[in-house]
Amino acid sequence: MASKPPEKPISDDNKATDPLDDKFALPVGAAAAQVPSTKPPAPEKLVADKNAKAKPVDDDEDEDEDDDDDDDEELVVFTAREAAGAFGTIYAFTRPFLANRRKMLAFVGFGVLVETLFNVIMPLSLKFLIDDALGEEDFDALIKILSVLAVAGIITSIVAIWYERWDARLASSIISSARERLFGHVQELPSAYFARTKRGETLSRFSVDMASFETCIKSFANSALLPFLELIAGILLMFYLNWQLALVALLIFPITLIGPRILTPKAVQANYEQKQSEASILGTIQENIAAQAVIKAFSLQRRTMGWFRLRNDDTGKRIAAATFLSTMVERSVTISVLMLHLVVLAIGAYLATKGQITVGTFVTFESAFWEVSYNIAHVMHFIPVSIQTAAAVQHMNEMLDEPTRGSDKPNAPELPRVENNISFDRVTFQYENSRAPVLDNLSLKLDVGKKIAIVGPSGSGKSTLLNLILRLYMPDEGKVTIDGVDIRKVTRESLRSHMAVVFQENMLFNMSIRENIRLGKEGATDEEVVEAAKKAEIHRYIMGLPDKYDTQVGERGDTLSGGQRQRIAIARAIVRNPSVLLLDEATSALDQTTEAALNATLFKLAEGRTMISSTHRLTSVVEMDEIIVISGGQVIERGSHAELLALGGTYRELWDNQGRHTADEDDDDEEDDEDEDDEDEDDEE
Ligand SMILES: Nc1ncnc2c1ncn2[C@@H]1O[C@H](COP(=O)(O)OP(=O)(O)OP(=O)(O)O)[C@@H](O)[C@H]1O
Repeated sequence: MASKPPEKPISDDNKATDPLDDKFALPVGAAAAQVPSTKPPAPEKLVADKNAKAKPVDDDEDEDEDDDDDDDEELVVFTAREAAGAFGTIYAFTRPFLANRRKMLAFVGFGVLVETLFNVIMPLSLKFLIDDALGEEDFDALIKILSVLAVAGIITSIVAIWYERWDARLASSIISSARERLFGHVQELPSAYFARTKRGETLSRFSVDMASFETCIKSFANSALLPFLELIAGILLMFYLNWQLALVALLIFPITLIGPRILTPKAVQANYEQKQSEASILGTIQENIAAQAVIKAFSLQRRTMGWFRLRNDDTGKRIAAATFLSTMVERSVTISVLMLHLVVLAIGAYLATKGQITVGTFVTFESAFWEVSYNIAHVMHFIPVSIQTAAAVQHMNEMLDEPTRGSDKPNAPELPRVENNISFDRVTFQYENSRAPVLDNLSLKLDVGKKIAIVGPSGSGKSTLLNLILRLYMPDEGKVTIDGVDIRKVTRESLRSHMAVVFQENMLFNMSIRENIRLGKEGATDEEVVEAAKKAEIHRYIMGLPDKYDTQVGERGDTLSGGQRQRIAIARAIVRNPSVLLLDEATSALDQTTEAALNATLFKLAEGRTMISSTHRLTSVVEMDEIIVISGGQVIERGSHAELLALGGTYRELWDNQGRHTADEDDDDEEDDEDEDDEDEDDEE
């Protein structure tokens, strides 16, 4: 029939598609049932999940308790899923996407059944052709048989074209939904996940793993379901023709499963290791691309090439092992089927020569046996695909099992506009995997309407304070309150709606300047966007661009200078009209002139709001209403610039140190200027 499974290995076949049906898990599942026992990271992973939970991340304590219960459930489900094997893993992953696609599933299922039926009628017609028409020289019978075949062939071809179309739609919609599920989950992951996970690790789920899943889903109908149904139908036909011969053939058939049984666990393990290795290499590439400036500046190309080669070679070896073992699973089947066929041919021919079966029965039995062998080989061909996909699905599930941020408490109220203060009440906080708390029983009250700077030595926890105000992380002990309300108890959305943050590195998206600013407030009008840009003092620059506000900023805003990027980020923050403006080293990466200009802008914008700025550039905090100095997890000094200088403590020390650096830099600058002047003069001479 037109859509007979292709001869080449299915792993290379991107044609065709279909639903997953657990009825057909047997051959695939039998081979892949070893997945759980050989999957190395399962126990550690579960422990890791537990540890992640043990730490409250963007969630509150009550919810954490509930989550711990959920963890136990997860553990049971995970183990059961493992026991169900690789096919079970794929099916469980896919099942949610099948729920509202029953019509498509039914159409594809019907089409496959019709095709299976035709593929039984075909060999069966041989028996009647040989025994009734050709043997008896009955021309009428011959016409009848050929007519039935022609009509059945035409109908089946039409049905096949029709269901292939549904199959393609079904597969593509399942793949889209799966990708959306992954992406949706990533949106809900807490900051802690992104801090500890390499970007390449996350990306590989969308590239390598999703590609495996896609191949499996797209080839399922033609390469697994259809051959499996034809296999069953072929066996029934063999029994219909001669049950004794069928029984003999069937009894020796299990030898075809010996190879897969031995080799599949090894193939599963090798494929899992390949996936891990590919994810790690993606991480290396990702890091390398991001660090190109440093690599060039330090001439690290040779060394980075060396690191890459090491990983690439390792990945190459794992791919070779996984590919060889996977193909050996199929090869062992084809070899044993060939042996088996010789045996059946010999017995059949013997019975026919002895007159115990007709020639028509012998030929049809042979044909049915070929059909069965052919379809067994095809079902077995699908095993490497399912093995690879099961490993990919496990890899995707690892990310999907990562706990999300947790939802707000039921009926959590909205946080009203911030009126009085933001307080840290005996807050202790430690990052996952870090040795000591960053904040240790810290108490601090920040009055609204003020411009407040948070300073301190590097790593003292300045950014961490801002993260806690934003509820990106939750305190291990104590609480952060706004106007006396614990921020865990209000909705996250309302908390953040009163705040806007400008980071040191502000991600601009590859879209127009207008859209980048509008990200600060959904539905902001063009006028609001322009107003914000004016306040951020970037409007005139934008109007000088050929496409003005519609100018595309390029990937990560690469077409703009650092200062321009920051001003757009400030406009994005301002369009929210926040009552609290948080600055996390917002101007520290800029040169002193740009920094001074931006600080002047920010000071103007801070009027009527609360501005909390974490910075290590002390020149930018001199004008602040209050400066908080933190060190060793505690607030050690607070006051105005003048007060803290007079105090002669840590702030004074930091100020003096920075003053010396600045003076040195200024001297250098002056020397450079002089050198340049000399060069200019030389040039002139
Ligand atoms: N996501 C994280 N996971 C683990 N440790 C972290 C994480 N973020 C920060 N840390 C650690 O917590 C400590 C405080 O970090 P934080 O960024 O708050 O300091 P900071 O005062 O803002 O530093 P800097 O002035 O250098 O920016 C540092 O030791 C840092 O290494």
